[in-house]
Amino acid sequence: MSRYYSYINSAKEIIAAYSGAEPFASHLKKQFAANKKFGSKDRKQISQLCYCYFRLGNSLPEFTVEEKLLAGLFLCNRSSNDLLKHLKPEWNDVIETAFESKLQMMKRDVNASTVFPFTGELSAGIDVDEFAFSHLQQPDLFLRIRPGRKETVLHQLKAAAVSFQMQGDTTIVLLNATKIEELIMLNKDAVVQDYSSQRVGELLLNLKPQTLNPKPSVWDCCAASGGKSIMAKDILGDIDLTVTDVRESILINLKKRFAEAGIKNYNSKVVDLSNSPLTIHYSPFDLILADVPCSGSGTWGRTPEQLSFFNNGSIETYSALQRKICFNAITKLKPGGYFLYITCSVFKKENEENVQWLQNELKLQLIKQELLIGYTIKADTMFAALLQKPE
Ligand SMILES: C[S@@+](CC[C@H](N)C(=O)[O-])C[C@H]1O[C@@H](n2cnc3c(N)ncnc32)[C@H](O)[C@@H]1O
Repeated sequence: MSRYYSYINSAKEIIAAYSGAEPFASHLKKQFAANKKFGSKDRKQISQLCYCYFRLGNSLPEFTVEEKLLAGLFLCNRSSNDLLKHLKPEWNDVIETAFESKLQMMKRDVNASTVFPFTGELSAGIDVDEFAFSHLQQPDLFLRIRPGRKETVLHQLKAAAVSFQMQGDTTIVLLNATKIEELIMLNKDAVVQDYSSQRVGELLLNLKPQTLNPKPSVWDCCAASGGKSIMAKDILGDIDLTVTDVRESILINLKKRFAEAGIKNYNSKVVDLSNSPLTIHYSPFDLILADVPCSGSGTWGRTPEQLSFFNNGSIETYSALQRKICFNAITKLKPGGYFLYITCSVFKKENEENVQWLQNELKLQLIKQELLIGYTIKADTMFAALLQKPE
C-alpha cells in the first residue's frame, strides 16, 4: 500500500475513534502518542486530512469517509499537495481554482447550512454565506503588541525573517504554524490574542474617566489565563485588579503569564459564579469584565470538529449559565460602574438576547454593543457589550 493510502486509512481510523467528548486536537495528540510509527511529516499530513474533513461540516453526506477526506483536501486548499498529486492528480492540477468551480467540476453542491448547520441561530449582522464558508480556511495567528514594545517586536520578527503583516498599529498577523514562542518574549512584549478579542478593548475607550476612581477597581470574573486582564491593564493603566475563575488550573497558568507580563499586584481566587447566592466578600467594583463561558461558535474555524459535533441544545444551557454568572457578578458592581459582557459566540441567544435581558431584568443601561466580525479576515468572530449600572 502506498504511504498516501496509509495516510487516508490512518485519518479514517482517527476520525472513527473520535467521539466529540474532548477537543479534536487532544484526541489527535493521544492517537499520535499511541502510534509511534508516525514521523512529523506523517503527522502533519494526517492532521491536515482530518481538519479539512471536519471543515466541510455535514456537507457531502453521500460520500464515503475516504471520498470526503480527499474532497476536503481539494476544497479547503489552494496549493498543490503531494497526496492529491498521487491519488487525485486531476484535482491537484486545478487546486488553485475557486471553490465554486471546484464544486462544479465535482458536480456537487455544498451550501452554507451544510457547512454551518445552525444558521437560524445567528446574531444579526452576520453574512450567512461568508461566515459559513469561512470555516473552510484555517484562521491566522494574531499578536497584540504591548505598549512601548513595538520596535522590539518588529526588530525580532524581521531578524528571524518571519513573514508577517501589520493590521492597524498594534496587531501582527502571522501564519498559524509560526513558532512565535521561539522568536519573541511572549506576554512581556506581545500577547497571542485573536484580532476580534483585541478589538473588545475598543469598548473600554467609552469609559468616562470622571466616573472612575483614579485607580479603578477591576474584576475579571471569568479570567481564564488572563488575556482580557492584561489588555485592560494595557489600556486603563494603573488598576486595582481582581481575577477569578472556576478552574484552579487555569489560574495557575494566569499567574505564570502575569509574571511574564510584569503584572504583580492583583488578587486571585477560585470562584464559581454559578453558585447562588454568591458568598465572596468583595467590595463593589468600578468595572467588571465578564468574558463568559460560551459555545465558542465564533472560533470554530480553529476547532472545525464542532461543525458536526456541537449539540444545538447546548445554546440554551450556555445562555442560562451566562445569565446566572452575570446576575451574581453584578451584585458586586458599584452604582455607576461598568459591565463589559463578552462572548466568542455568533448565536443571538448568547449575544444580543442576553444583553436585552441584562437591560430588562438587571436594569443595566446599554452604552454600546458590537458584533466583532472576524470571518472576513481569517480571525474569530466575537460579541461585546458595554453596560452601566444606574447611579
Ligand atoms: C471565555 S473563557 C475566558 C477567557 C479569558 N477572559 C481570556 O481573555 O483569556 C471563560 C472562562 O469562564 C470560566 N467559567 C466557566 N464557568 C464558570 C463559573 N461558573 N464561574 C466562574 N467562571 C467560570 C471558564 O473556566 C473559562 O476560563
